[in-house]
This record gives sequence, C-alpha cells and structure tokens, in this order.
Amino acid sequence: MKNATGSFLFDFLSSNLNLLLACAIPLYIAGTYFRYVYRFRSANRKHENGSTTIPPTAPYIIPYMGHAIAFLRDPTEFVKQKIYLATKDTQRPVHLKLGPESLFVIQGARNLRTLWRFSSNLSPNSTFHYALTNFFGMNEKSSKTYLLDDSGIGHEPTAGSSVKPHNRVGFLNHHLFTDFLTGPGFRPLTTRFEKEIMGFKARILDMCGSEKKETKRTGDFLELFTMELTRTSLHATCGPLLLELDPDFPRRFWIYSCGLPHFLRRIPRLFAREAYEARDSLVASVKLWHTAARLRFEPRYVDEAADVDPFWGCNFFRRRQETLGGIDNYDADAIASEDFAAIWGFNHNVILAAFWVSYEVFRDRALLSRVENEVAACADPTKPSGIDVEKLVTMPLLQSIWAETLRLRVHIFMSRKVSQADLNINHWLVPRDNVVFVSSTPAHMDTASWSCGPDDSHALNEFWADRFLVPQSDGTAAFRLDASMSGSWIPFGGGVQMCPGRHFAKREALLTCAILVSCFDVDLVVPDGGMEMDWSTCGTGTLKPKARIPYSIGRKGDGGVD
Ligand code: HEM
Repeated sequence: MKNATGSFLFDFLSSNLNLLLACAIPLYIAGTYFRYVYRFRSANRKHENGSTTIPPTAPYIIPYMGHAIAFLRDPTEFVKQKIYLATKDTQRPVHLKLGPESLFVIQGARNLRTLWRFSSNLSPNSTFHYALTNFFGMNEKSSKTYLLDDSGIGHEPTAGSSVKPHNRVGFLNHHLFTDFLTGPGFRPLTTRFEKEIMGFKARILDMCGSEKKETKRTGDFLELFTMELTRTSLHATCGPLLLELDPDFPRRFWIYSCGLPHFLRRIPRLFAREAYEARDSLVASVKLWHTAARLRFEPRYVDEAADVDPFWGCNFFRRRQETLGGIDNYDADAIASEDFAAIWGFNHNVILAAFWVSYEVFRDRALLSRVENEVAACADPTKPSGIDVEKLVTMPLLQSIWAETLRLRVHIFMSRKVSQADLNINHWLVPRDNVVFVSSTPAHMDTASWSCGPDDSHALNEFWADRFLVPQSDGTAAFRLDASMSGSWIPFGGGVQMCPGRHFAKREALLTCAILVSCFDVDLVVPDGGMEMDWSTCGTGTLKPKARIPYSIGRKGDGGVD
C-alpha cells in the first residue's frame, strides 16, 4: 500500500513537473517580495521606536538580481520610484540590492547633514575607480591604484595603511584640486576667465554682424554654451595649446556627453560606438597636448602673477604631471585619462548650468529687466570684463537664480565606501565596507525643505527665480541659502569632498549671463510651459534640454558693457 502511494506520488510529480515549476516560481517570487515588504515596514517601525536599525531593503521581485534590472533599464525612473517615491514623505535611508552589489541610499536633510560630518570615514576611491575605468577610459592596472589606496585624504595616512606616499592618489589629487580651486589659488583662475570671456563676447559680436539692433543667426541656444563657452573655459584652464592642436575638441566633448548613459550602464563598445570613439579621441588629444606641452615648456615661460604658461595653461595641469607621473602603474595614457576626467569635471556641469541660467533670464522679459538692473549695478570699467564679478555674485536675484537653477537642473549621484567603522546616522546603521549613495533629486524635490511661494503656486518641478529670496522690511529682498540648508541643497555634494569648483562655477555662469544680458538682445523660441529636460544623463550632474532652442541674437542698442 505504502509503495503504491509512493509510486503514485512519484508518477504524479514527474508527469506534472512543468506545472509544479510553473506554480512554484511565481510563488517563490511573491514570497520573496512579501517577505521584503514585511521586513521593510518592521525595520522602519523599529527605527521610529528609537532602536538603531540597518536601513531596510526596498522590496524587490527577482531573487539575487534585486533592483539591478530596474536600475540599469531606467536609472531616472528608478530614482523616482524606488528612492524618491518609496520614501517620499519621510525621506528615510533605504537599502538597495544591485545584483552582487548593494547600496545604502541616504536621504533626508537631517541624515545628509549627519552623513557629511562623517566624511573622514567615507572613501570615494571606489567611485573614482569606477568613473575612471568606465567613463574616462583608464586601464584597470592604473585605476586599481584607487582601490589599493586606503590612506584617506588627511595629511597623515589612516592608521594601519601601508600605501607609499607617492601612491596616495586620493590625497594627492584632492590637494591639487583644493589648492587650485579654493583659497588664494582660485583668484588667478577667475581673473583668467574674466579675460577669456571677452573672447566669447567678441566671437558672438562677430556672429551678429556690425549693425546695432540687427539680429542674426537662428540656431540652437545651447550651442552658444557647448561650443563657445566650452572654448572660453578650456582657454582659461588649459591655455591655448590644447585647442590649437585639436580645434574640434568642444564638439566631440559634447558628443561624448550625450553618450554618458552608455558609460553609466556599462554598455559594451559594440553598441555605443560613437560615444566610445568620441571618448577615445578626446583622451588621445589630451595625451597629444601633454606631449607637445612637455616638449615646448620652459620655466621662463611661466607668468608667475597669473600662475599660467602658454603650454600647460594654469599651473594645476603642470603640477599634476609631476604628481601623477610619480605614481606606480601610471603611464602617459593613465595621466591623459585623469586629465580628461578633470577637464570633464571643470566644464560639463557648469556649462550646462550657465546655459540654464541664461535660458531662464531671456525667456522671461520681466525677469530679464530685473537682472539687467542688477548687472548694471556691477558695471566697472576697471575690471577685465567691465563687470565687477565679486559684486555680481553677491546680488540677491542673481544668487537666487543660480541656486534655483542648480536645485532644479542638477541630478547627480554620489557614492562613498564606509571605510573604517560602522556608520551611525541618526540611529540608521550602515555596516563598515558598505557603500552609501546619495542622489540630489530627492533632496531638491523635498516638499518639506522648500518654499513653493504664497498659495503654493511655484511647484518644485518648475523654475521660480525668487525661491531663495526673503522679503525684507524695507521692501528689498535678501538671498537666503545658509548652513541649515546644507542637507537640502546639495548640487555640489557635501563634507570634505564637496565640489571645490563651486566658487568658480558661480562666477563663470553668472558672468556669462551678465555679458549676454548687457551686450546682446536675445530672443528664444521656447515651447509653452518651458523646455523639458533630457533625463537620459540623470546621475551625472546638470541635465540638458530635451530639444533644440532656436534663437536670434543681436548687438544691444547701446553697445553694452565695453
Ligand atoms: C554646476 C556646476 C558643478 C556641479 C553641479 C558640480 C558638482 C560636483 C559634485 C557633486 C562633486 C562631488 C562629487 C562627489 O561627492 O562624489 C564635485 C566634485 C568636484 N568638482 Fe564639481 N561641480 C560643478 C562645477 C565644477 C567646476 C567649474 C569645477 C572646476 C573648475 C569643478 C571641480 C570639481 C572637482 C575637482 C571635484 C573633485 C573634488 C575631489 O575629489 O576632491 N566642479 N563637483
């Protein structure tokens, strides 16, 4: 009898194996999902009750893969759905599983403020390794230097680190960047940019023709920035030689920029030829520039006052040759990739941000007139650009436009490895050796952090020039963006690794806008409701507009600032 039952069961199971599998797999998947939903809710409850808790895993369906497919298919939608909307009202940290890797997403203004305070326990080196290998074409042997560097960015290496001083790539680069872009080092760069912007103005005047009030040229307003401003900015940082050797560099730079989604998703070369070819040709040009500059440079060419020479441009690139050249496993290709990465960082986000600032100003006549008043108040014929930049960057409306542009247009991902000890962020525990991840999108769209104006009439997904202005009793308005907002306004990140180029970026974008406003009449053809953003590069910084913006430009009647 027992044998008969056993053989019946065996026969039943073997003849219905497909059916059983067909039922078991969805049941297993549903079980996994509901188990995670249960754990997600109970961990949040535990934290609310005051316990120190590991951020719960956002529920997922596919075992092992976790959220990887959703993330790779559409990172933007993923950020909106899993990171932002899943915890929209609370902005709690959440754990995401991306195949074999995992991320702890930190969000919420208070949590971010706490996170930045733990900077010395957070290493960006695995992010640099990822970016240099995947975005900037560095070979693995060289980029691995970042993974091996556990010495931190302090002058004294982290206790227990045995990395040789010349291989402390994180520390060496960090200090080259901060020396160049902050403190006394940053003045010469701004002064050079102020001179170079006159070349930008002259090229546009050429385009306009000689007649006052004659408007010329319809094209894409973005190109004024991607082509002309990139040229200006490259001159200010790299000097003239790079562009002399490769005048087409700016055009291919922006082709590369459009290919960023491929690099972000690690799409193989076979399926993204144009992006890879643009990237490789840009790195090759940087290498060519290095070779030519090395051959031609002599110390007597250095203009000490301006901190510049005609071959390396600013002293940053000259100093980097020596520093990076001393690292084991770094060759000429690796240094070219490093400098291409720096050139990308120095230009990409700020040039797009400068575009959005001017776009907002020229598409709104009332705003344009207010901006004209602020720019006119900063006219100073003794300055290289005819404008007092230091005064310009303190004007309330212009500052508010800058802050609002970055709030709305910068969608950037930042990640760090918890390097020395478990991290406790307001009772959320991230164990050591895990990766914390921050996206600027939830912070910039957090309804709890931002004013939407009287009657809530200025939604957070729209540009509102006055969002950062506070009315004063004397009828004026003051700009407000203080330390209390350091976890809410995060286009430049935070903590010790916060963008050191932020001071220069503000000057570059606002001075460019001021030159356009004071010297040119610009008419933009913008669709009703404004231009949408192209979300395909979400995660890499400032987004581009989704479509071309036809425009016309002419000399201003009075000739503008000379
Ligand atoms: C709107 C313009 C810009 C935005 C939104 C932006 C954003 C950022 C962010 C978020 C980081 C930190 C990344 C992280 O924490 O992983 C960063 C780093 C950096 N940025 Fe910017 N940036 C801008 C403009 C600039 C400019 C104009 C320069 C230089 C001229 C610059 C130079 C750098 C450098 C060198 C770093 C790396 C710092 C380090 O590793 O120590 N940035 N930027």
